[in-house]
Parts: sequence; structure tokens; C-alpha cells
Amino acid sequence: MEQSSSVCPAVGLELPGRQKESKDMKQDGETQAVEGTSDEALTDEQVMAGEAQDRRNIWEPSFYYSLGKESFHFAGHDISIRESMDTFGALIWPGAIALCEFLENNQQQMNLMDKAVIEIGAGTGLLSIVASLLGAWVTATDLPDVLSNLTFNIRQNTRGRSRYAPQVAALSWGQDLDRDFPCPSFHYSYVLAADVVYHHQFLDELLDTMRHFCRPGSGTTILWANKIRFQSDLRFTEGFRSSFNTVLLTELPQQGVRIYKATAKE
Ligand SMILES: C[S@@+](CC[C@H](N)C(=O)[O-])C[C@H]1O[C@@H](n2cnc3c(N)ncnc32)[C@H](O)[C@@H]1O
Repeated sequence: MEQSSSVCPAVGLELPGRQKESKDMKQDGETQAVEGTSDEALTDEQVMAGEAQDRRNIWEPSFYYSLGKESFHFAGHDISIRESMDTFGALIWPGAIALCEFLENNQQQMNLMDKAVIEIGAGTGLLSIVASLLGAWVTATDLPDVLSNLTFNIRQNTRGRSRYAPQVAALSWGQDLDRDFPCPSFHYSYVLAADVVYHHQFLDELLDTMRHFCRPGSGTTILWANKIRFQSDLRFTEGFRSSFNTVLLTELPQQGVRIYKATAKE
């Protein structure tokens, strides 16, 4: 594989803005060190300095929960996630942790290496970070107002560590999908979704978004982890099961989390 290629090996298509990270990326005939080649996470100061410009005009958490950080260890790396009480998308939810554990423990069954992966409702980015550290070519998406914190967490935890630099993009469920993520140019092997089903108004749009990325003939697999809380969660699950071929991969009774795998009905 070409070190500087932006062609996703899983789909054979040029994906905008995607760059493979390499410790020895060659440019203009010379071997140049690229930013963040250390296995250490960047310090807050490094990340914040690099993003000062980006963050000048966009939302960032105003109130930090507890010490403001949660720590994890997945895929051989310490991961530090910045949280906030400002929005649902700035907290880590149990579905994300459960799916990270599942992916780490089932790498043969769900091999993400060199696969194109999109996460919808990525929130703090923990799941996208773990998918990236497991070798996937990740696009993390969410509503525009949480992208700043999502980008911060992803950069801090993947720079210099991941095979491919993850991308962050706005994606509001059901909106402008044919314009912003047209098929087949935007084809993903996996769609990841964690705790995207709870008490909100966009459950139909969420299912439409899953259908958009997981079409007959696409070979796409959805991995959806959710804590089941409300009756509406069960109604969504019924719609999900009738839209796709589904398998309940695991159920974690203590956390109340179920993890489903789904493929398109041909
Ligand atoms: C409960 S949080 C889960 C966050 C993360 N996946 C996790 O498990 O930690 C739900 C996420 O869905 C996002 N979300 C809610 N409504 C959305 C919509 N209409 N379009 C896109 N994302 C949405 C929120 O911003 C939030 O990040």
C-alpha cells in the first residue's frame, strides 16, 4: 500500500481529506517525520495550541464534568476523553464502552483493519478512537455543535498512533445524505452506532440514515450498541429488525446494553 495514498483500500475510492499516517511518510523524495510520531498522547497544551484557531468561533464545553476527563485502556493504548455536561454528545454513554470492549475482544470476527468505518452520533469520539486504533479508516460524525469536542478527543488520542488519520464530519440524521454522503462514493464496510436510541424526535431519521449506508448489495455491516431504557427504544428495535437482517451479538445484563449486528435484506 502506498504510504501517502488517500485511497481507501477497502473501497478503492478516493475519500476527500483522508491521509494515511506513517512514521516515515515520504514527501518530495525525502523522508520526513510527520507530526505526532510518538506513541504518547499529546498534552492538552499541544492540542489546544494547535486548535486555538479552529475553536475561536465554535462551540466548546463551558462546564466540565467532574475532573473533566475519563480514562480508558483499549487496543493497547491509554485513552483520555474530555467530557462536559453541556450536551448528551459530550458524555460517554454505556453503549460506546460496551462496543469498544466488544470490538477489542472480537477482532477476528470483526476485523476493522484497513476497513472504511463511519460512526453516527459519535459524541465524545471514544468508539471512533478505538476503531481507529484497531486499524480502521474512520469517519466520526455528529451534529455540528459537538464536533469541536469530538475533534479534540480524536486528535488527542489518535495522532501518531493510528494507521489512518480519522476524519470528523457533520451528519444530522436523515438530512442531505444524498448530497453529503452519496452512494456509492461514500461506501463503508461498517457503520458504528452507540446509544443513539433514546428519547428523541429523530428515530425515523436515524433508521433512514442506517438504511442509507447499509443498502442491498453494499456488503455493509451495522454494529449498534444501546442501553435499552424506554418503550420507544423497543419500538425502534422492532423497526431495525424489520429493516435489516439482524443478529443479537451480545447482551450485557448488568449494563442493560444489547449489541446488534445488521446487514441489508437483499
Ligand atoms: C446519547 S449520545 C451517545 C454518544 C456516543 N455515541 C456514546 O455512546 O457515548 C447520542 C448522540 O447522538 C447525537 N445525535 C442526537 N440527535 C442527532 C441527530 N438528529 N443527528 C445526528 N446526531 C444526533 C448526539 O449529538 C449525541 O452525540
